[in-house]
Amino acid sequence: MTQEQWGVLRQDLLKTIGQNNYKTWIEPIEFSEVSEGVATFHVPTNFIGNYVSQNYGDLILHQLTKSGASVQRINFKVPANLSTRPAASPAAKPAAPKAEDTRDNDIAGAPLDPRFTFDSFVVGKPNELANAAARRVAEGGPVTFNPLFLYGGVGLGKTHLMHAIAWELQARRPELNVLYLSAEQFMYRFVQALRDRKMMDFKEMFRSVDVLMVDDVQFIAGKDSTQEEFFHTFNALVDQNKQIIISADRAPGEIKDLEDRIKSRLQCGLVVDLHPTDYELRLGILQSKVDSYRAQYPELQLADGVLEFLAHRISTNVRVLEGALTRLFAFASLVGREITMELTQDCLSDVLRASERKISVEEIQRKVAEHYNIRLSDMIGPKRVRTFARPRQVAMYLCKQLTSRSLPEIGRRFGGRDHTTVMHGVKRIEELRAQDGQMAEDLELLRRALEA
Ligand SMILES: Nc1ncnc2c1ncn2[C@@H]1O[C@H](COP(=O)(O)OP(=O)(O)OP(=O)(O)O)[C@@H](O)[C@H]1O
Repeated sequence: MTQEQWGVLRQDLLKTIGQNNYKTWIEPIEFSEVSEGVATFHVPTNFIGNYVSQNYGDLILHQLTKSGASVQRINFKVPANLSTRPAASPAAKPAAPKAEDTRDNDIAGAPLDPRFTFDSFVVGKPNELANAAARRVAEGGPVTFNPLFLYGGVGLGKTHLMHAIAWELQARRPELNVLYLSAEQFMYRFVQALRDRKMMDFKEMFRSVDVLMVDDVQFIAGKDSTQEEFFHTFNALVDQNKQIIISADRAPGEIKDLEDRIKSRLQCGLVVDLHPTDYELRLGILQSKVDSYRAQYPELQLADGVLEFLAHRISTNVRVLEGALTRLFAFASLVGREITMELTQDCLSDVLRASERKISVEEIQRKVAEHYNIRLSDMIGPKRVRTFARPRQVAMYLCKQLTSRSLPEIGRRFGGRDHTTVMHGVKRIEELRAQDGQMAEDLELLRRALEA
């Protein structure tokens, strides 16, 4: 096959998979050669190679054979001289910082997802602080807080933000040695170094980075020697004033089986939490996804109210939300129908059922009353003293967050109060949550207890 034939084939792919996918996945790959029935393509990162292979491999192979090429298999390879070439990923122009392609001769990090950039990260109240902190670090200026510790529940965008920082740093400060990897990979590298008796190399390698990013650090809890090594690496980098960015699924103090000295080290910098998404953020994410789908599915019609419905009903995590939308678009495109409320309910019945809110207003009232040590009757009753009013507002806030009840309905369940009283209560708690660490902690504890 020649480069010209590949050019024609790419155009066919563009028509089949849509401009968005094409730009993200096909544009960055280059045809190299066909040898003994194997077509080899060069890719900027292993991540892109794996993704294309899994998602478009069959399609490419099919097109190749259709165009007469004698190919039985396709292969994606990161060329050895990659570091001198910029990667062609959509928003992130530069090559992935220390991606897997450098495994043999340098520090191996994890591949970065080209979709995870600041541009594609939708900001709302629950994640605005985390986003601002991430952006500050991504500027690559003097280190002001070390480490930056990002934490939050499953699928709330920790990895997305970490990758966004790495991409941005690489674009702004290409001379920096940025290393992103998961805590699991850190452990794997450490064990390998021990086994191969290359601890000196390992130490040297990790101490030579300018920015170290470790995702899902809770993974090393309970793994004593990995923790020990992590601690030394951490200290060495902090001493050299090198930026460290860590993510975890909970706050440093709450990670069980993590040594106290590590916990306190992790708390030294800026600890920010990604709160569970609220309705507005979910809607924003859905809208931005739909915008990015437009090019891929130009013919698709989306009825009013569908996104609002999804944002309201699927509150588990962003990954589930995204998955639901992807499925909905693919399904509608397949059957060639408008995305109506009916089609949505048909297509996503399992997801909707699974995320059906099971928490009741009564449960919330009971839990909150218990937490603040007041009687249920006082929570619902008319007394307006602070001792009862604050827990009442907390309970109203949680009802708004965790149930699908409307404000008037919530008001009715709280001794027939007006919906404006509920609205005021919810707003007050939102303000307190942002200003008062104790309140934020109480809310998180209650939410977890209720969702458990
Ligand atoms: N605010 C956001 N804007 C756009 N996309 C988001 C946002 N938050 C999360 N996502 C998307 O949701 C998915 C899950 O996010 P991510 O993998 O970063 O979550 P995580 O917090 O690292 O989860 P886990 O705890 O499972 O590691 C990703 O596809 C990500 O792009």
